[in-house]
Amino acid sequence: MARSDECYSTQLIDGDGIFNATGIESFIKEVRLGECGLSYAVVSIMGPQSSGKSTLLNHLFGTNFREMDAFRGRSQTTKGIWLANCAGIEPCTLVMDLEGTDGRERGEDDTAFEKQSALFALAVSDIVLINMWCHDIGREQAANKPLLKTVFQVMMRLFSPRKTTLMFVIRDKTRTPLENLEPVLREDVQKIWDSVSKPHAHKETPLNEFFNVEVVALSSYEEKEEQFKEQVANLRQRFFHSIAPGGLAGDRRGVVPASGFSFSAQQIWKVIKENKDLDLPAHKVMVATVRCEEIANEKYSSFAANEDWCHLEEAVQSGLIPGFGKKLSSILDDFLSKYDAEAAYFDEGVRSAKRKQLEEKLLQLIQPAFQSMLGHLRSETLEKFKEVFDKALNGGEGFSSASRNCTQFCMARFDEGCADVVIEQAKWDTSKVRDKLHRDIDAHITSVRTAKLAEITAHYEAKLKEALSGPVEALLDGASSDTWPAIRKLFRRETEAAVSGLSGALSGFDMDGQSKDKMLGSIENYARGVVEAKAREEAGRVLIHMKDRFSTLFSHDSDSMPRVWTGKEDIRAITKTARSASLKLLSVMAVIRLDDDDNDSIENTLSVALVDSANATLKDRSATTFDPLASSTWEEVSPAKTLITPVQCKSLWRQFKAETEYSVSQAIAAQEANKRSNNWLPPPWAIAALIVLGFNEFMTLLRNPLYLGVIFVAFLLMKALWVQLDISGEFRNGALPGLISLSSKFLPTVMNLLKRLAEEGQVPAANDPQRNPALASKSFRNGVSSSGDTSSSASSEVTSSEYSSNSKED
Ligand SMILES: Nc1nc2c(ncn2[C@@H]2O[C@H](COP(=O)(O)OP(=O)(O)OP(=O)(O)O)[C@@H](O)[C@H]2O)c(=O)[nH]1
Repeated sequence: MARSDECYSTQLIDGDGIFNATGIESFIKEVRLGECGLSYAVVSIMGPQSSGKSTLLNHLFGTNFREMDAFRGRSQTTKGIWLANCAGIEPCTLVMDLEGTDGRERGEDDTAFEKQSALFALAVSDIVLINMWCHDIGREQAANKPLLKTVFQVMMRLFSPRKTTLMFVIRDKTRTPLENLEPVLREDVQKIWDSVSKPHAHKETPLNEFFNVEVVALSSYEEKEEQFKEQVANLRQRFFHSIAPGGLAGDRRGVVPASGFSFSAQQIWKVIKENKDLDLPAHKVMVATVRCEEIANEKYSSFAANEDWCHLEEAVQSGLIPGFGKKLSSILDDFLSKYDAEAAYFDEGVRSAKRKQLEEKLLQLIQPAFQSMLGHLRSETLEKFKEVFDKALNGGEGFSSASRNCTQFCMARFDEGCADVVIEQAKWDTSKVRDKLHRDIDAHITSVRTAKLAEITAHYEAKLKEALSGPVEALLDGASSDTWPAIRKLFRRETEAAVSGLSGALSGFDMDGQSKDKMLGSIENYARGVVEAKAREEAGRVLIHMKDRFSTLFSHDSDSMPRVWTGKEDIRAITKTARSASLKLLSVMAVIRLDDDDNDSIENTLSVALVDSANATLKDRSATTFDPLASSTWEEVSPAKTLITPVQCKSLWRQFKAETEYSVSQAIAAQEANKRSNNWLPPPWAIAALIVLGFNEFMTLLRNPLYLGVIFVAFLLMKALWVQLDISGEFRNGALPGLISLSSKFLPTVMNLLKRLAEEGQVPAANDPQRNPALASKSFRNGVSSSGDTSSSASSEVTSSEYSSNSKED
């Protein structure tokens, strides 16, 4: 590429028709043509070889095209097509110097370089200078005739030709004024136009529809150089603002933006070389498509590598970025604006389509970052919701109001965050993420609500259990006619308190009536369950309770003092009282009587069946064959409320009686022994007879000092024995009565033991408390003669557990 001062030139197409793409690229960069948009003009010159074309251009536009050396003769100088920029003319004007047209070297067919370059010049240029000798005007054999013919012919190969300015530059003008020359020239041109065969559509089309014809005449450069230069300077003025309305340039219909010039020229030359017709509008669209795409791709790549964007893309991984949407929108805007600026002069349809594509691609690139931001925003808002919701609940706000307020607050916060994240150009829908957040919040509310309700329910259940369990146990333990009314009262009071408490606690939950009633109903059922479970538990130990009660009443007097069997007590009556109290306990524990209408005659039935029938004579008993306890259900009580079935009552009673019988017999034995010990002195007549009959022996003893000594020693021994027994507290009525009492108490016991041991020896039932008094005495917890023992308890528990399982089966 040649350069002189501000002027650059390059060979656009060489003599062999090869397009110099590299050369033109660097030429365009040098002259900064890309920045010109549509503000540039292309001027080309055609004409016979060595007709001073290069000389004219160099003078007219300040270019540096090679000129023929005047001393070398008239031979071809310019090969192919050369391109240069014009220094000092506004707008930027590109000048093309074409190879001469009448050279002997070229042929005449369509592929002839002459025709191809003429067509190229017409397609690319706004102004075409036709250089011609003055003496050729009006001449039949003028050198410019074939050239003009060529121009008009190739013109037809443009589908919709642009209106180009054809400026005829008459060289070496003679003295004939231009006013005279011009009509002749125009006539010549018209004749040539008429003679050219045209397509049907343009048969009648006048010449001026395709061309602005201008004519200028210049003096000879060689002979009148000064005049030539002056005229050229004048002519130069006409090229200023050539593209303005009314300027020298044509209609510029096919003009492409300056940044597309290189590509456009290359494509046009390619089409011409392939000997195809040129559709300039389509070409314009094609150039726009390619160039806009190039610009868009370039913008996309530079956006992807943009430092600000890369920084945002990286930062978005770690969390929310304040002002994300604005920052990204501004970067996007910047790149799209750059695209707009560069593609501004290309076909609008193509430009917009490519802009849209670029925008879509850019948005596609940034969408993951946007989605990440939304994800961060969603999870951050959810966390915030959990925090404020927790705070509100802990602060005592009602559940429903807290959930409503916190949801509103957090959704508003999310919307605000969305506005900060949203990218202006994208208009992406955030409603799905919003809905997801709403769903997450709702799910959290539901789970917290479930947990809270469970917590409240558990709290009231625990309270109920504590309030009912112990008192019910105590009430059942002291079973009496008032037990179940008292339990009912307790149950009602505690249930009502729990229901009212729970109802108050639920008021903050905005529950529908049905759910609330269900929960209140379930707490009521729970309370009932606690009472029933406790009753079942106590009923499982009814035998122990019965024995406890029997023992308490049997072994203690009305002042709760341990009873001493002196012999005055009515053991039968005491036993009867203690048994009927135990029977009462059994009847109380037999069924659950939690409802007001739970009235039954179980106590009566039990009394009749178990006590009265036992007291009845054998005859009475045989008279009635019906046993009211021979049933597994109580007639007037539903099985669900049954704790001990009639048949179980019977069996329990039998066991109870058997296990308490020994205590009674022990009491009777103790009473008998006591009675005997209180009557140790012989009758008074025996004492009188003893004194009268034994008076002499008594006196003999008193008079004999040896006997007296023996008696004294015996007295001392007796006295010592007395003191010893007095210390042990066993007897306080003197040594003799003590000894007698001792013997009267121990002897029967020792005799009994010996007798029973003898029986045991015959029947091997060492572990049977019924047969083994020693064990039996142990088996009776809190019994009169011995204290409770684990084996007896175990026995009772076994019985109880057997019974319990029976109860459950019921
Ligand atoms: N008679 C005459 N000769 C001129 C004029 N201008 C230039 N010349 C001479 O014509 C010769 C050819 O000049 P160029 O400017 O090289 O002509 P060209 O048309 O560019 O030649 P090619 O590029 O080979 O077609 C030179 O010797 C010039 O001195 C002119 O106005 N009148």
